[in-house]
Amino acid sequence: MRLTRNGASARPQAELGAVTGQSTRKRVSVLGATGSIGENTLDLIARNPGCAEIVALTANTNAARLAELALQHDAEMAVIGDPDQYQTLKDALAGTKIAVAAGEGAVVEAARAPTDWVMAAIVGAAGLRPAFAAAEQGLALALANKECLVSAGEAFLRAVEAGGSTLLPVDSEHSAAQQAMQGHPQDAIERILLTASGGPFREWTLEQLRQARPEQALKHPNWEMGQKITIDSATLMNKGLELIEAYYLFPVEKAQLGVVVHPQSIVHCLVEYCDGSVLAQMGAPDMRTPIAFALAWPERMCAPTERLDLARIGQLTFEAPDATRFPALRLAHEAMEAGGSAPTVLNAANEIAVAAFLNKRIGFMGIPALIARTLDRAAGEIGTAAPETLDEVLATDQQARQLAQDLLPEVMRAEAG
Ligand SMILES: NC(=O)C1=CN([C@@H]2O[C@H](COP(=O)(O)OP(=O)(O)OC[C@H]3O[C@@H](n4cnc5c(N)ncnc54)[C@H](OP(=O)(O)O)[C@@H]3O)[C@@H](O)[C@H]2O)C=CC1
Ligand SMILES: CC(=O)[C@@H](O)[C@H](O)COP(=O)(O)O
Ligand SMILES: [Mn+2]
Repeated sequence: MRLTRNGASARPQAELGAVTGQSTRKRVSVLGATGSIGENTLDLIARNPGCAEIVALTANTNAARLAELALQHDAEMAVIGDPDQYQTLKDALAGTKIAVAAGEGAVVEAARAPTDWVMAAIVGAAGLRPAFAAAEQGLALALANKECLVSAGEAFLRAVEAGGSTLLPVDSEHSAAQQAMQGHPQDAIERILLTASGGPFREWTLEQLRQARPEQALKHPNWEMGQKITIDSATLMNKGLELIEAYYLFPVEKAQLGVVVHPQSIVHCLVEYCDGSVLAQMGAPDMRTPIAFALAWPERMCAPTERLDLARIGQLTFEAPDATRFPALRLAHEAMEAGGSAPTVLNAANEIAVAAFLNKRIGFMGIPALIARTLDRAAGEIGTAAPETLDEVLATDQQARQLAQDLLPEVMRAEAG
Protein backbone atom coordinates (compact mmCIF):
# COMPACT_ATOMS: atom_id res chain seq x y z
CA MET A 1 0.00 0.00 0.00
CA ARG A 2 1.30 3.49 -0.82
CA LEU A 3 0.94 5.35 2.42
CA THR A 4 2.42 8.78 1.86
CA ARG A 5 1.86 11.46 -0.75
CA ASN A 6 5.22 10.82 -2.39
CA GLY A 7 5.21 7.05 -2.09
CA ALA A 8 7.78 7.08 0.68
CA SER A 9 6.56 3.84 2.19
CA ALA A 10 6.63 1.82 -0.99
CA ARG A 11 9.55 -0.26 0.30
CA PRO A 12 8.86 -4.00 0.27
CA GLN A 13 8.25 -5.25 3.78
CA ALA A 14 10.69 -8.14 3.45
CA GLU A 15 13.61 -5.73 3.06
CA LEU A 16 13.05 -4.29 6.51
CA GLY A 17 14.06 -7.47 8.26
CA ALA A 18 12.86 -7.67 11.83
CA VAL A 19 9.58 -5.84 11.64
CA THR A 20 7.02 -8.33 12.84
CA GLY A 21 5.20 -8.06 16.14
CA GLN A 22 6.00 -11.07 18.27
CA SER A 23 7.87 -13.33 15.92
CA THR A 24 11.06 -11.39 15.25
CA ARG A 25 13.25 -9.33 17.53
CA LYS A 26 13.72 -5.79 16.29
CA ARG A 27 16.50 -3.35 17.02
CA VAL A 28 14.72 -0.26 18.33
CA SER A 29 15.65 3.31 19.29
CA VAL A 30 13.35 5.71 21.10
CA LEU A 31 13.95 9.44 20.64
CA GLY A 32 12.17 11.27 23.44
CA ALA A 33 12.19 8.18 25.69
CA THR A 34 11.26 10.07 28.87
CA GLY A 35 8.12 11.65 27.40
CA SER A 36 4.57 10.39 27.32
CA ILE A 37 5.00 8.60 23.96
CA GLY A 38 8.48 7.37 24.84
CA GLU A 39 7.33 5.89 28.16
CA ASN A 40 4.31 4.25 26.50
CA THR A 41 6.54 2.74 23.82
CA LEU A 42 8.93 1.31 26.39
CA ASP A 43 6.06 0.05 28.54
CA LEU A 44 4.71 -1.87 25.56
CA ILE A 45 8.15 -3.31 24.85
CA ALA A 46 8.60 -4.33 28.50
CA ARG A 47 5.28 -6.19 28.34
CA ASN A 48 6.34 -8.09 25.22
CA PRO A 49 9.70 -9.56 26.21
CA GLY A 50 11.76 -10.55 23.22
CA CYS A 51 10.01 -8.23 20.75
CA ALA A 52 12.83 -5.67 20.76
CA GLU A 53 16.38 -4.97 21.75
CA ILE A 54 16.99 -1.36 22.65
CA VAL A 55 19.74 0.50 20.84
CA ALA A 56 19.48 4.20 21.75
CA LEU A 57 17.31 6.08 24.22
CA THR A 58 17.34 9.89 24.26
CA ALA A 59 15.97 12.67 26.45
CA ASN A 60 16.60 16.39 26.89
CA THR A 61 17.05 17.18 30.60
CA ASN A 62 15.64 14.25 32.58
CA ALA A 63 18.91 12.36 33.08
CA ALA A 64 17.70 10.40 36.10
CA ARG A 65 14.71 8.87 34.30
CA LEU A 66 16.74 8.30 31.14
CA ALA A 67 19.29 6.32 33.16
CA GLU A 68 16.54 4.23 34.80
CA LEU A 69 15.01 3.39 31.42
CA ALA A 70 18.40 2.59 29.90
CA LEU A 71 19.16 0.20 32.77
CA GLN A 72 15.71 -1.39 32.70
CA HIS A 73 15.93 -2.01 28.95
CA ASP A 74 19.64 -2.80 28.82
CA ALA A 75 20.07 -0.09 26.16
CA GLU A 76 23.28 0.16 24.13
CA MET A 77 23.39 3.94 24.57
CA ALA A 78 21.71 6.74 26.51
CA VAL A 79 21.94 10.26 25.11
CA ILE A 80 20.89 13.51 26.75
CA GLY A 81 20.35 16.74 24.79
CA ASP A 82 21.34 19.11 27.57
CA PRO A 83 25.14 19.00 28.04
CA ASP A 84 24.71 20.17 31.65
CA GLN A 85 23.09 16.80 32.43
CA TYR A 86 25.97 14.75 31.06
CA GLN A 87 27.70 14.16 34.40
CA THR A 88 24.46 13.12 36.12
CA LEU A 89 23.75 10.61 33.35
CA LYS A 90 27.34 9.35 33.32
CA ASP A 91 27.38 8.87 37.10
CA ALA A 92 24.03 7.06 37.04
CA LEU A 93 25.29 4.61 34.42
CA ALA A 94 28.85 4.21 35.72
CA GLY A 95 29.98 0.59 35.80
CA THR A 96 27.54 -0.49 33.08
CA LYS A 97 28.19 -1.18 29.40
CA ILE A 98 25.75 1.54 28.36
CA ALA A 99 27.46 4.24 26.26
CA VAL A 100 26.67 7.81 27.31
CA ALA A 101 26.73 11.04 25.30
CA ALA A 102 25.30 14.55 25.51
CA GLY A 103 24.44 17.50 23.30
CA GLU A 104 22.18 18.24 20.35
CA GLY A 105 24.62 16.64 17.91
CA ALA A 106 24.81 13.49 20.01
CA VAL A 107 21.01 13.13 19.88
CA VAL A 108 21.18 13.37 16.08
CA GLU A 109 23.97 10.76 16.03
CA ALA A 110 21.86 8.49 18.24
CA ALA A 111 19.08 8.76 15.66
CA ARG A 112 21.56 7.49 13.05
CA ALA A 113 22.48 4.34 15.01
CA PRO A 114 21.71 1.22 12.93
CA THR A 115 18.25 -0.09 13.88
CA ASP A 116 15.14 -1.61 12.33
CA TRP A 117 12.63 0.74 14.00
CA VAL A 118 12.84 4.22 15.49
CA MET A 119 10.20 6.04 17.50
CA ALA A 120 10.45 9.79 16.78
CA ALA A 121 8.83 11.26 19.91
CA ILE A 122 10.77 14.43 20.67
CA VAL A 123 8.28 17.26 21.07
CA GLY A 124 8.23 20.21 18.69
CA ALA A 125 10.62 21.48 16.04
CA ALA A 126 13.49 20.31 18.28
CA GLY A 127 12.70 16.87 16.87
CA LEU A 128 13.33 17.86 13.25
CA ARG A 129 17.05 17.11 12.92
CA PRO A 130 16.86 13.76 14.76
CA ALA A 131 13.79 12.70 12.74
CA PHE A 132 15.51 13.60 9.46
CA ALA A 133 18.65 11.72 10.59
CA ALA A 134 16.57 8.60 11.36
CA ALA A 135 14.61 8.90 8.09
CA GLU A 136 17.86 8.78 6.14
CA GLN A 137 18.80 5.37 7.58
CA GLY A 138 16.37 3.12 5.65
CA LEU A 139 14.31 1.86 8.58
CA ALA A 140 10.76 1.81 9.87
CA LEU A 141 10.16 5.29 11.28
CA ALA A 142 7.28 5.53 13.75
CA LEU A 143 6.43 9.22 13.69
CA ALA A 144 4.78 10.74 16.75
CA ASN A 145 6.39 14.16 16.24
CA LYS A 146 3.66 15.81 14.15
CA GLU A 147 5.49 19.15 14.13
CA CYS A 148 8.01 17.52 11.79
CA LEU A 149 5.45 17.03 9.01
CA VAL A 150 3.78 20.39 9.68
CA SER A 151 7.00 22.36 9.63
CA ALA A 152 8.96 20.44 7.01
CA GLY A 153 6.28 18.46 5.06
CA GLU A 154 7.69 17.97 1.56
CA ALA A 155 11.34 18.12 2.67
CA PHE A 156 10.71 15.43 5.26
CA LEU A 157 8.90 13.15 2.82
CA ARG A 158 11.82 13.55 0.41
CA ALA A 159 14.25 12.54 3.19
CA VAL A 160 12.13 9.47 3.97
CA GLU A 161 12.02 8.48 0.32
CA ALA A 162 15.72 9.12 -0.30
CA GLY A 163 16.60 7.08 2.78
CA GLY A 164 14.33 4.22 1.74
CA SER A 165 12.52 4.38 5.08
CA THR A 166 8.92 3.46 5.82
CA LEU A 167 6.88 6.12 7.59
CA LEU A 168 4.43 4.77 10.16
CA PRO A 169 2.05 7.30 11.70
CA VAL A 170 1.73 7.11 15.48
CA ASP A 171 -0.67 9.99 16.09
CA SER A 172 -3.88 8.17 17.07
CA GLU A 173 -6.04 9.67 14.30
CA HIS A 174 -3.49 8.94 11.59
CA SER A 175 -2.88 5.43 12.84
CA ALA A 176 -6.66 5.02 12.75
CA ALA A 177 -6.80 6.32 9.17
CA GLN A 178 -4.03 3.97 8.11
CA GLN A 179 -5.93 1.07 9.66
CA ALA A 180 -9.18 2.10 7.95
CA MET A 181 -7.38 2.41 4.59
CA GLN A 182 -5.47 -0.85 4.55
CA GLY A 183 -6.61 -3.12 1.75
CA HIS A 184 -8.80 -0.48 0.11
CA PRO A 185 -8.10 1.33 -3.16
CA GLN A 186 -6.86 4.87 -2.55
CA ASP A 187 -8.87 6.35 -5.38
CA ALA A 188 -12.08 5.18 -3.68
CA ILE A 189 -11.46 7.48 -0.69
CA GLU A 190 -13.77 10.49 -0.65
CA ARG A 191 -12.97 12.04 2.69
CA ILE A 192 -10.92 11.58 5.84
CA LEU A 193 -12.52 12.93 9.02
CA LEU A 194 -10.27 13.41 12.03
CA THR A 195 -12.00 13.36 15.40
CA ALA A 196 -11.21 15.97 18.09
CA SER A 197 -12.13 15.55 21.74
CA GLY A 198 -12.84 19.29 21.93
CA GLY A 199 -10.45 19.53 24.88
CA PRO A 200 -11.22 20.67 28.44
CA PHE A 201 -12.88 23.91 27.26
CA ARG A 202 -15.28 22.42 24.72
CA GLU A 203 -18.30 23.99 26.41
CA TRP A 204 -16.68 27.19 27.71
CA THR A 205 -17.85 30.62 26.53
CA LEU A 206 -15.46 33.07 24.89
CA GLU A 207 -15.44 35.13 28.09
CA GLN A 208 -14.48 32.06 30.15
CA LEU A 209 -11.81 31.12 27.61
CA ARG A 210 -10.16 34.54 28.03
CA GLN A 211 -9.72 33.72 31.74
CA ALA A 212 -8.58 30.09 31.27
CA ARG A 213 -5.46 29.25 33.29
CA PRO A 214 -2.64 26.85 32.32
CA GLU A 215 -3.52 24.36 35.07
CA GLN A 216 -7.07 24.15 33.68
CA ALA A 217 -5.86 23.79 30.09
CA LEU A 218 -3.49 21.01 31.16
CA LYS A 219 -6.42 18.80 32.25
CA HIS A 220 -7.23 16.88 29.08
CA PRO A 221 -10.55 15.04 29.41
CA ASN A 222 -9.35 11.75 27.87
CA TRP A 223 -5.62 11.54 27.16
CA GLU A 224 -2.47 11.63 29.35
CA MET A 225 0.05 13.56 27.25
CA GLY A 226 2.96 15.99 27.44
CA GLN A 227 2.27 19.66 28.22
CA LYS A 228 2.68 21.11 24.75
CA ILE A 229 0.26 18.78 22.96
CA THR A 230 -2.21 19.08 25.84
CA ILE A 231 -2.36 22.86 25.37
CA ASP A 232 -2.67 22.30 21.59
CA SER A 233 -5.67 20.06 22.27
CA ALA A 234 -7.29 22.78 24.39
CA THR A 235 -6.93 25.41 21.62
CA LEU A 236 -7.79 22.85 18.89
CA MET A 237 -4.46 23.71 17.26
CA ASN A 238 -3.66 20.03 17.73
CA LYS A 239 -6.39 19.18 15.25
CA GLY A 240 -5.14 21.88 12.89
CA LEU A 241 -1.63 20.42 13.02
CA GLU A 242 -3.17 17.00 12.43
CA LEU A 243 -4.98 18.22 9.29
CA ILE A 244 -1.62 19.27 7.84
CA GLU A 245 -0.04 16.02 9.04
CA ALA A 246 -2.81 14.05 7.30
CA TYR A 247 -2.32 16.02 4.09
CA TYR A 248 1.30 14.89 3.91
CA LEU A 249 0.66 11.33 5.03
CA PHE A 250 -2.29 10.36 2.87
CA PRO A 251 -3.06 10.50 -0.84
CA VAL A 252 -5.95 12.99 -0.66
CA GLU A 253 -6.52 16.63 -1.57
CA LYS A 254 -6.82 19.28 1.14
CA ALA A 255 -10.56 19.61 0.50
CA GLN A 256 -11.01 15.93 1.36
CA LEU A 257 -9.84 16.45 4.95
CA GLY A 258 -12.19 17.43 7.76
CA VAL A 259 -12.62 17.54 11.53
CA VAL A 260 -15.52 16.47 13.72
CA VAL A 261 -15.67 16.94 17.49
CA HIS A 262 -16.22 13.66 19.34
CA PRO A 263 -15.92 14.22 23.11
CA GLN A 264 -15.48 10.55 24.05
CA SER A 265 -12.27 9.98 21.97
CA ILE A 266 -13.37 6.43 21.14
CA VAL A 267 -13.63 6.82 17.35
CA HIS A 268 -10.24 8.11 16.27
CA CYS A 269 -10.78 8.72 12.55
CA LEU A 270 -13.34 8.02 9.84
CA VAL A 271 -12.51 7.22 6.23
CA GLU A 272 -15.39 7.72 3.81
CA TYR A 273 -15.46 5.76 0.55
CA CYS A 274 -17.18 6.47 -2.76
CA ASP A 275 -19.78 3.73 -2.19
CA GLY A 276 -21.01 5.50 0.96
CA SER A 277 -19.19 3.20 3.39
CA VAL A 278 -17.51 4.90 6.32
CA LEU A 279 -14.76 2.90 8.04
CA ALA A 280 -13.81 4.00 11.53
CA GLN A 281 -11.14 2.75 13.90
CA MET A 282 -12.20 2.67 17.54
CA GLY A 283 -10.49 1.98 20.82
CA ALA A 284 -10.09 3.31 24.35
CA PRO A 285 -7.92 6.45 24.46
CA ASP A 286 -4.55 4.84 25.16
CA MET A 287 -1.56 5.52 22.91
CA ARG A 288 -0.25 2.00 23.42
CA THR A 289 -2.73 0.85 20.75
CA PRO A 290 -1.42 3.05 17.90
CA ILE A 291 2.15 2.51 19.09
CA ALA A 292 1.58 -1.28 19.03
CA PHE A 293 0.16 -0.98 15.53
CA ALA A 294 3.30 0.82 14.34
CA LEU A 295 5.66 -1.50 16.25
CA ALA A 296 4.13 -4.70 14.88
CA TRP A 297 3.19 -3.41 11.41
CA PRO A 298 2.16 -5.13 9.17
CA GLU A 299 1.28 -7.70 11.82
CA ARG A 300 -0.45 -7.12 15.15
CA MET A 301 0.84 -7.37 18.69
CA CYS A 302 -0.99 -7.32 22.01
CA ALA A 303 -1.42 -4.11 23.99
CA PRO A 304 -2.89 -3.75 27.50
CA THR A 305 -5.32 -1.00 26.46
CA GLU A 306 -8.64 -1.26 28.31
CA ARG A 307 -11.15 -3.09 26.12
CA LEU A 308 -14.16 -1.16 24.90
CA ASP A 309 -17.44 -1.78 26.68
CA LEU A 310 -19.81 0.08 24.37
CA ALA A 311 -22.91 -0.76 26.39
CA ARG A 312 -21.31 0.90 29.42
CA ILE A 313 -20.12 3.90 27.37
CA GLY A 314 -23.68 4.16 26.08
CA GLN A 315 -23.34 7.10 23.71
CA LEU A 316 -20.87 8.25 21.10
CA THR A 317 -21.61 11.86 20.16
CA PHE A 318 -20.39 14.14 17.38
CA GLU A 319 -20.61 17.89 16.75
CA ALA A 320 -19.07 20.52 14.47
CA PRO A 321 -16.03 22.46 15.74
CA ASP A 322 -16.64 26.10 16.71
CA ALA A 323 -14.19 28.35 14.83
CA THR A 324 -15.18 31.46 16.81
CA ARG A 325 -14.16 30.11 20.20
CA PHE A 326 -11.30 28.03 18.76
CA PRO A 327 -9.70 30.16 16.01
CA ALA A 328 -6.48 28.12 16.05
CA LEU A 329 -8.15 25.42 13.98
CA ARG A 330 -9.08 28.00 11.33
CA LEU A 331 -5.55 29.46 11.34
CA ALA A 332 -4.06 26.01 10.76
CA HIS A 333 -6.58 25.30 8.03
CA GLU A 334 -5.67 28.57 6.29
CA ALA A 335 -1.96 27.79 6.63
CA MET A 336 -2.54 24.39 5.06
CA GLU A 337 -4.45 26.02 2.16
CA ALA A 338 -1.78 28.69 1.70
CA GLY A 339 1.11 26.20 1.79
CA GLY A 340 4.61 27.58 1.16
CA SER A 341 6.20 28.83 4.37
CA ALA A 342 2.86 29.24 6.20
CA PRO A 343 2.78 25.84 7.99
CA THR A 344 6.40 26.34 9.18
CA VAL A 345 5.52 29.80 10.50
CA LEU A 346 2.30 28.52 12.08
CA ASN A 347 4.16 25.77 13.94
CA ALA A 348 6.94 28.05 15.18
CA ALA A 349 4.51 30.78 16.32
CA ASN A 350 2.39 28.17 18.08
CA GLU A 351 5.40 26.85 20.01
CA ILE A 352 6.26 30.39 21.17
CA ALA A 353 2.61 31.13 22.03
CA VAL A 354 2.12 27.91 24.02
CA ALA A 355 5.30 28.58 26.03
CA ALA A 356 4.16 32.17 26.69
CA PHE A 357 0.77 30.92 27.89
CA LEU A 358 2.36 28.29 30.17
CA ASN A 359 4.63 31.04 31.58
CA LYS A 360 1.53 33.19 32.16
CA ARG A 361 2.75 35.98 29.86
CA ILE A 362 -0.38 35.78 27.69
CA GLY A 363 -3.88 34.45 28.23
CA PHE A 364 -5.43 31.45 26.52
CA MET A 365 -6.96 33.52 23.69
CA GLY A 366 -3.57 35.22 23.32
CA ILE A 367 -2.31 31.97 21.76
CA PRO A 368 -4.30 32.26 18.50
CA ALA A 369 -3.91 36.06 18.61
CA LEU A 370 -0.10 35.79 18.57
CA ILE A 371 -0.14 33.12 15.85
CA ALA A 372 -2.45 35.25 13.66
CA ARG A 373 -0.23 38.34 14.05
CA THR A 374 2.89 36.32 13.27
CA LEU A 375 1.35 34.80 10.15
CA ASP A 376 0.18 38.24 8.97
CA ARG A 377 3.62 39.79 9.36
CA ALA A 378 5.59 36.76 8.16
CA ALA A 379 4.38 37.06 4.57
CA GLY A 380 6.19 40.43 4.23
CA GLU A 381 9.14 39.80 6.54
CA ILE A 382 10.00 36.15 5.93
CA GLY A 383 8.42 35.50 2.53
CA THR A 384 5.92 32.90 1.40
CA ALA A 385 8.11 30.43 -0.51
CA ALA A 386 8.20 26.88 0.82
CA PRO A 387 11.50 26.02 2.53
CA GLU A 388 12.99 23.25 0.40
CA THR A 389 15.67 21.69 2.59
CA LEU A 390 16.00 20.93 6.28
CA ASP A 391 18.36 23.88 6.71
CA GLU A 392 15.87 26.20 5.00
CA VAL A 393 13.08 24.87 7.22
CA LEU A 394 15.17 25.50 10.34
CA ALA A 395 16.05 29.02 9.13
CA THR A 396 12.37 29.83 8.50
CA ASP A 397 11.47 28.32 11.86
CA GLN A 398 14.04 30.53 13.61
CA GLN A 399 12.86 33.69 11.81
CA ALA A 400 9.24 32.93 12.69
CA ARG A 401 10.15 32.32 16.33
CA GLN A 402 11.95 35.67 16.48
CA LEU A 403 8.99 37.42 14.86
CA ALA A 404 6.56 35.83 17.33
CA GLN A 405 8.81 36.87 20.25
CA ASP A 406 8.90 40.44 18.87
CA LEU A 407 5.09 40.50 18.60
CA LEU A 408 4.50 39.09 22.07
CA PRO A 409 4.45 42.54 23.79
CA GLU A 410 1.71 43.71 21.35
CA VAL A 411 -0.50 40.78 22.35
CA MET A 412 0.23 41.38 26.04
CA ARG A 413 -0.72 45.06 25.66
CA ALA A 414 -3.91 44.18 23.75
CA GLU A 415 -4.90 41.75 26.51
CA ALA A 416 -4.14 44.27 29.26
CA GLY A 417 -6.04 47.13 27.61
N1 LIG B 1 1.51 12.22 24.15
C1 LIG B 1 0.70 11.73 23.24
O1 LIG B 1 -0.21 10.94 23.57
C2 LIG B 1 0.85 12.11 21.80
C3 LIG B 1 1.94 12.83 21.36
N2 LIG B 1 2.10 13.12 20.04
C4 LIG B 1 3.27 13.86 19.62
O2 LIG B 1 4.43 13.17 20.05
C5 LIG B 1 5.46 14.10 20.40
C6 LIG B 1 5.87 13.85 21.83
O3 LIG B 1 4.79 14.15 22.67
P1 LIG B 1 4.81 13.82 24.24
O4 LIG B 1 5.41 12.47 24.43
O5 LIG B 1 3.46 14.08 24.72
O6 LIG B 1 5.81 14.93 24.77
P2 LIG B 1 6.53 15.01 26.18
O7 LIG B 1 6.69 16.44 26.50
O8 LIG B 1 5.86 14.13 27.17
O9 LIG B 1 7.98 14.36 25.89
C7 LIG B 1 8.88 14.98 25.04
C8 LIG B 1 10.17 14.18 24.94
O10 LIG B 1 11.07 14.90 24.12
C9 LIG B 1 12.27 15.22 24.86
N3 LIG B 1 12.70 16.54 24.43
C10 LIG B 1 12.07 17.72 24.66
N4 LIG B 1 12.78 18.74 24.12
C11 LIG B 1 13.87 18.18 23.55
C12 LIG B 1 15.00 18.71 22.88
N5 LIG B 1 15.15 20.04 22.68
N6 LIG B 1 15.94 17.86 22.44
C13 LIG B 1 15.84 16.52 22.64
N7 LIG B 1 14.79 15.96 23.28
C14 LIG B 1 13.82 16.79 23.73
C15 LIG B 1 11.84 15.17 26.32
O11 LIG B 1 12.97 14.95 27.18
P3 LIG B 1 12.89 15.41 28.75
O12 LIG B 1 11.92 14.49 29.40
O13 LIG B 1 14.28 15.21 29.24
O14 LIG B 1 12.45 16.83 28.74
C16 LIG B 1 10.89 13.98 26.28
O15 LIG B 1 11.62 12.78 26.25
C17 LIG B 1 4.88 15.49 20.16
O16 LIG B 1 5.25 15.94 18.90
C18 LIG B 1 3.37 15.27 20.21
O17 LIG B 1 2.65 16.19 19.43
C19 LIG B 1 1.19 12.72 19.10
C20 LIG B 1 0.08 12.03 19.48
C21 LIG B 1 -0.19 11.68 20.85
C1 LIG C 1 -3.66 10.92 21.45
C2 LIG C 1 -3.60 11.80 20.29
O1 LIG C 1 -3.48 11.38 19.17
C3 LIG C 1 -3.74 13.24 20.51
O2 LIG C 1 -3.26 13.97 19.40
C4 LIG C 1 -5.19 13.49 20.72
O3 LIG C 1 -5.78 13.54 19.47
C5 LIG C 1 -5.40 14.71 21.49
O4 LIG C 1 -6.74 14.91 21.68
P1 LIG C 1 -7.62 16.01 20.95
O5 LIG C 1 -8.57 15.24 20.11
O6 LIG C 1 -8.24 16.70 22.11
O7 LIG C 1 -6.72 16.90 20.16
MN1 LIG D 1 -3.83 12.96 17.73
